Amino acid sequence: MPNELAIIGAGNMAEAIVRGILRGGVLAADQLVAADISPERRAVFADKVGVRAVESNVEAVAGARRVLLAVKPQMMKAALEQIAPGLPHDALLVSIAAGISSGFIERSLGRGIHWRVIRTMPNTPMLMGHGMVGLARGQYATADDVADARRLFEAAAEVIELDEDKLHAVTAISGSGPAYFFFLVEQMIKAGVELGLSREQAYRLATRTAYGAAAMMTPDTDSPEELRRKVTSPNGTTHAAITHMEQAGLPAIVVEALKAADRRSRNWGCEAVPGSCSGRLAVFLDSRL
Ligand SMILES: NC(=O)C1=CN([C@@H]2O[C@H](COP(=O)(O)OP(=O)(O)OC[C@H]3O[C@@H](n4cnc5c(N)ncnc54)[C@H](OP(=O)(O)O)[C@@H]3O)[C@@H](O)[C@H]2O)C=CC1
Ligand SMILES: O=C(O)[C@@H]1CCC=N1
Repeated sequence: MPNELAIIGAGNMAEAIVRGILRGGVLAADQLVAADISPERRAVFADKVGVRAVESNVEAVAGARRVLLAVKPQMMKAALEQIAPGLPHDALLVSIAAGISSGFIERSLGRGIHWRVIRTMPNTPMLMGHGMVGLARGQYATADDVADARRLFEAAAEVIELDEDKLHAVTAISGSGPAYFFFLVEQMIKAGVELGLSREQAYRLATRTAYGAAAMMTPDTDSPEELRRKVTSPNGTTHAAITHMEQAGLPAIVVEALKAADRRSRNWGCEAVPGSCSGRLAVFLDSRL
């Protein structure tokens, strides 16, 4: 079978994407190969996902039509150096790494080739078929490449295309976003226990409420503001809780937290890959390494 997709870094996010690809019938398992330095992750792909898993990145990209770059940002430079010599000149590169620019990937692969790169920011709800993906094209990627990359994600996610600079904001909102909701549910469980419920009761009440509330937020239903209004009786219990959150500064805290994630995405690439960006930020970060 042709090597339709080589995965470099068979971690959690790659697994979510590949499961979507297989579930949606976008590609068959024998058209994929995954490379990872971790024997445990190779075993997960081989035994649980059903995809051939190899240790060598070079072996994985041989003859590949597309390559999914799914290692952590700080491993990206090494991974690109490993695959560059044997990568087919017409392979489409699809990256999911936070903060790593398409330009850096193009330059690292080098060889005088105009590498076609699609940079994306997915999220873990792809595992459940409810992901959200931001996608941006590098300077040499074509509209066909965008459509091709979209297909890889659309079986398990909604995909929006944006300019590459907007991917930092996408990372702050939807890439990291699931963790914010999990964090809130963790605090609700703690509160339930403090209010006298058993942990099991609090867990069930908080997690099922989160699930139900999420299911109510579809494009066809009321806005989040309106949904909230319908729960909030004048001077009632919800009003008491939301008023406390507002007076304690939660709205500004959430906005500032997401701005911190955006900033981190912007400097993550520079820090993970010294020399990969220019300007004052790069000098500052390089001086700390
Ligand atoms: N997790 C998330 O919610 C999201 C993650 N992302 C991005 O996805 C990427 C992967 O994240 P995630 O799946 O969470 O990370 P994981 O650590 O789960 O997966 C990365 C995998 O790559 C392996 N690896 C490290 N170096 C190499 C190498 N040179 N060649 C091949 N494999 C290698 C790692 O092995 P070992 O552990 O032994 O180092 C690990 O198994 C990151 O760039 C992240 O920014 C994007 C959106 C959401
Ligand atoms: O925390 C991170 O850096 C990655 C990117 C988005 C979600 N996880």
